[in-house]
Amino acid sequence: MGSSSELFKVHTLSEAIDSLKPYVLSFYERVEQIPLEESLGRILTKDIPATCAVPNFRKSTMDGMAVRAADTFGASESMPALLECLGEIRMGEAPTKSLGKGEGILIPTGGMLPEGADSVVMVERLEHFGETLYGVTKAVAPGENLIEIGEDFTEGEVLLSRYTRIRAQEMGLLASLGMNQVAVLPRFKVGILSTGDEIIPPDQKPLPGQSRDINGYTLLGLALACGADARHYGIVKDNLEELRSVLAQMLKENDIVLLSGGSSVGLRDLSAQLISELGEPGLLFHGLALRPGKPTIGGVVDGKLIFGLPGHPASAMVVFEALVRPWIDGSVLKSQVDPLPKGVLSQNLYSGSGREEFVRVKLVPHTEGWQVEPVRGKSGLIRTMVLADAIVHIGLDTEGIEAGKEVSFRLLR
Ligand SMILES: Nc1nc2c(c(=O)[nH]1)N[C@H]1C(S)=C(S)[C@@H](COP(=O)(O)OP(=O)(O)OC[C@H]3O[C@@H](n4cnc5c(N)ncnc54)[C@H](O)[C@@H]3O)O[C@H]1N2
Ligand code: MOO
Repeated sequence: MGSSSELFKVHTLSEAIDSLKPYVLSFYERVEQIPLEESLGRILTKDIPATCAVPNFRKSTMDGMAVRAADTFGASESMPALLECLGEIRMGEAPTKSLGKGEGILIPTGGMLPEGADSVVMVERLEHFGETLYGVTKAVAPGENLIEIGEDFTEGEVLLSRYTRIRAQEMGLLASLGMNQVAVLPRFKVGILSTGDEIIPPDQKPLPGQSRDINGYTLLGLALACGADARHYGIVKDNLEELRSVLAQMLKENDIVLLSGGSSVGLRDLSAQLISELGEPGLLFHGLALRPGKPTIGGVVDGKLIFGLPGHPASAMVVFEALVRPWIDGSVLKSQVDPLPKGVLSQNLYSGSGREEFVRVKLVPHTEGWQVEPVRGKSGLIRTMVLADAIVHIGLDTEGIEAGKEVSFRLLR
């Protein structure tokens, strides 16, 4: 359990993530078998080896004639190579004849090449001289217009690694391996709670001093968008007893609990206190060397992750991207980060705050790629997030980035 001196020590983002990891690795040992049709966005729990070669026959990529390339060498419009046609290959069937010297067989795109053939002449380069006599008006090279056995992949190759997030193309690959059931991580259950005496539901009209709940909805949207089974539990006033009972319930029902508001030093310090009271090991950090996101808290309560995100709406979203998303999409377990797109910064970015920063940016199409324009505005303004397309990370040791420099960005999806 964190001692009081530890609680207010500011941690870096990666220290914060590392402090939580040992307690929740069992999250990633769970397995659910699901139909391939339902696997979009889910995370594989195993490496996927190729159990067969694809394709498992030599396949034509053109409508035309399967030939021996050597028979076409030197062919031209004025001097076609003459071939004897043995007939036609039917789609989906293995050829019954093999090809000898000076012979060809008509073949559809996707058809299986016969023994003896090493290439396909497309139909546009064929002339039918009558009966079984055909002319080839342009030579083909061996291997032209066909896909070799195992050209997509060969048996035994590892095609997808554990913790890969399944996109449409992975669904197609799994289908090509005949996998109609897939082993994936269960969807993370995420519970979201907004706190604060001043926060009211969106269907109420705010009195002076009150604000409608924004974070409950942004966090719900972010969690759903990264594949979680997320639920918004509503609003709790700054009342210790009420907060305790709602949090206890949420921890029972979820893998990850997100609170917003009530995380900075001061009278609203109840959630930090509660996290340690609710179970072991309790609060693991209070305060991150992050901008926005300084007052973020995090801990583990009996195997469940719990985060207190800053109340300011843009901050809550940015901290979700930096600290919460990696658990849900499994990227905390990957040693390599996925490559990020890049663009050119339109104006100087100053940092040097002694904290890592995430800057909201707009992406403007440019002659070569993207121009990255910082969105100005306080982190209490939700509209800054609506105007932003992406966030740019400025590392702890970077003082700033000059206009004209290339920067990586993470898209806000
Ligand atoms: N003296 C200091 N004051 C503050 C500091 C600091 O270091 N020293 N940090 C500031 C930063 S940075 C942030 S971020 C906020 C974080 O505050 P809390 O997380 O404790 O949140 P609240 O104080 O409850 O609220 C802050 C702000 O956000 C609004 N809010 C809260 N929840 C919602 C919601 N669900 N939907 C919409 N808006 C919400 C709330 O009304 C406040 O306006 O503290 C700074 N202060
Ligand atoms: O974390 Mo505050 O989040 O910098 O606005």
